[in-house]
Amino acid sequence: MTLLESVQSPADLKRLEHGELTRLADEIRTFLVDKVSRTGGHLGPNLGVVELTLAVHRVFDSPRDAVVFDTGHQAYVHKIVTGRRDGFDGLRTKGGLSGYPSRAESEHDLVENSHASTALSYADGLSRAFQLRDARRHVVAVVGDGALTGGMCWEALNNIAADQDRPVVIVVNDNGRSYSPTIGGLADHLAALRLRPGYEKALESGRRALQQTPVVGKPLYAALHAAKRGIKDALSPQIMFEDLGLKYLGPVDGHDLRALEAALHRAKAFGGPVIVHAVTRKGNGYAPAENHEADQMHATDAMDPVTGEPLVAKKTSWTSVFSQELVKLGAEREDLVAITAAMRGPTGLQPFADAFPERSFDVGIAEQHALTSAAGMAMGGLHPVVAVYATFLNRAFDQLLMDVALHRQPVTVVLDRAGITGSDGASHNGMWDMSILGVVPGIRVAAPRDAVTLREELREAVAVSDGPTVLRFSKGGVIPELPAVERVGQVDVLRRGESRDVLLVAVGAFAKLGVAAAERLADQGIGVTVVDPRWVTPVPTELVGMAAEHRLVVTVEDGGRHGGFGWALAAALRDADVDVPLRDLGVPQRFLDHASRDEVLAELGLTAQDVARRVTGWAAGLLGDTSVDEAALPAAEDADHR
Ligand SMILES: Cc1ncc(C[n+]2csc(CCOP(=O)(O)OP(=O)(O)O)c2C)c(N)n1
Ligand SMILES: CC(=O)[C@@H](O)[C@H](O)COP(=O)(O)O
Ligand SMILES: [Mg+2]
Repeated sequence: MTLLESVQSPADLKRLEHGELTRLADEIRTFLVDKVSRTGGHLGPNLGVVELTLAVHRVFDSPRDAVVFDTGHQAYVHKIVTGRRDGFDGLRTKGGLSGYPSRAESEHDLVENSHASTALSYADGLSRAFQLRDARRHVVAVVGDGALTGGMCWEALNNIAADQDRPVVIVVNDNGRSYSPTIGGLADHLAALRLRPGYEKALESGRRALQQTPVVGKPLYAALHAAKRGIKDALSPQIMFEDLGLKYLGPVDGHDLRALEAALHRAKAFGGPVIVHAVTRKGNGYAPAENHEADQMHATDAMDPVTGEPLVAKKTSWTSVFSQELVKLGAEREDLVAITAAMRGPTGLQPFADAFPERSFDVGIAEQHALTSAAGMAMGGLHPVVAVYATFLNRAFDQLLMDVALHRQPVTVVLDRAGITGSDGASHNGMWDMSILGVVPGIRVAAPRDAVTLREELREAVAVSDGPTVLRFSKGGVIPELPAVERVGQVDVLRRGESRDVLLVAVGAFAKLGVAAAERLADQGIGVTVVDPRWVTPVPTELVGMAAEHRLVVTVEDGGRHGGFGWALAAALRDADVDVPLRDLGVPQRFLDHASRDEVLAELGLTAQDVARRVTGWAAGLLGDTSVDEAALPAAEDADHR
């Protein structure tokens, strides 16, 4: 039996000697590369926290002590040592292990939300609860240097530091990177600390030497200890944390188990808020990750475990089309600037940064700041393009509403990963953006259906000078072109119905799905006109006229039904007294378990076949004159919704 097979719980870890722990760490790294190279996942971050996670679980007593991981993408080792090693063949797959902590999987897991910079707020809350309910329980929050650039962390630190009696241990996992090197003053501060390795060791050995010196030793130590503050001022800049009221321990080598355990034992014994600054390396122990320039394999697809090369060539993505067009626009418009929240690579802004470095800004994992800073840039005469994943816009809603829209500032927000993303689980699906954007006065939201309309609508968006514009598109391979047969006003007609039974309004990438469903329905004698609104907010007025010419309106969107496009169109029809039945298809108001995008869409009935079935049923019921044998509908197609 390997050591890895012998560890089913943290208790098993505590029985191991240090030599065994070093072997176990090696076995875990081999295991991670073997498994994640098959399934894909966050290989780099997890290779970087092997020793750190082992040390936390040896010093503290999860689940009695609460262990919280910020963002949660670095919790694979935590899962391995809490009895879930056997689940890694199904990592991030339907019914398999989640790629993030999961309360349903284990009592050791607390936070499932993969949005960064929340761990310290949970730690504040948990420690307040323990203070009232069971003061012997500790809270340990593992937070990355990237996550620390998020504002919530500082709101939490302000609260944690206010109470010196709450035993909150904050383990800063400092690998110097989010995807790319972490930016900002804090990052520089941490880097400065990293550059003073062994600060604690120096103090420790000095203390020991003085205390063993007869007669003068102890008083001299006492004097020096009192002067330590001055020494710290002079010798190391962690005074920032201590000025905040947080004891600081570190920097500690985050791959040295003994050093980590010693620091964590000191932190545990301290009994108040304390930072343990662990210096780690993303991808540690696996050369293809350590040497992966862009992001040290932050998030990888299935790959060759030896070379680290992807096994499947990437299709042309929505992101790459956006990226290329933005560079062209940047050459045409000197007022155009690009803002990322620590995701320059994944959101396609790197080429723009390469071409126009002085017009490219990385604000850290700080979407709220990104939006309001963009409002400031716009007030200063620029046209910012802020690129974020759709789900992360949730965090910056108030800034978009009250800092950008209220002041009618020309900011373009580009939402990548809009719609169902799937394998990253519930908090990553871009399913809320159209619902929340629908309430923003003066905003304009576009949902391109293919590469051609993405380029077109991006240009239309940055041409708007009197308010915010938004573009939203899916994860993955882009539809090269889905041509329109006609453009009515700003609405593209993709297919004219043989009769005017149904107007099918398909939003964004679902245009292809809409056309496929219409073809199926035509075979059943149901005439379906398919249109792409292009700009979904405000609802195009042309749609009201088109609806009035049909007997049934159906909308389909890769976004939440509640407050989504379908609901907005229904309201527009009501306001115009157009009394045509409307049925809306979209993502239900549920947190969706992880699975592939196609599996989730199939589960939700958002496939061409399912849409055709639903419309058939409605047509039969509402239109009365179409008796269709649903069983006669052709078999399910390959689930290609892109
Ligand atoms: C609010 C939010 N914005 C962006 C992301 C995307 N994201 C996931 S992990 C990550 C980098 C995290 O860096 P760090 O906290 O240093 O952890 P590391 O991966 O380096 O261990 C980012 C930007 C996110 N999860 N949440
Ligand atoms: C943890 C996190 O938020 C990101 O790493 C995310 O998992 C990346 O998603 P994509 O793989 O879609 O870029
Ligand atoms: Mg980091």
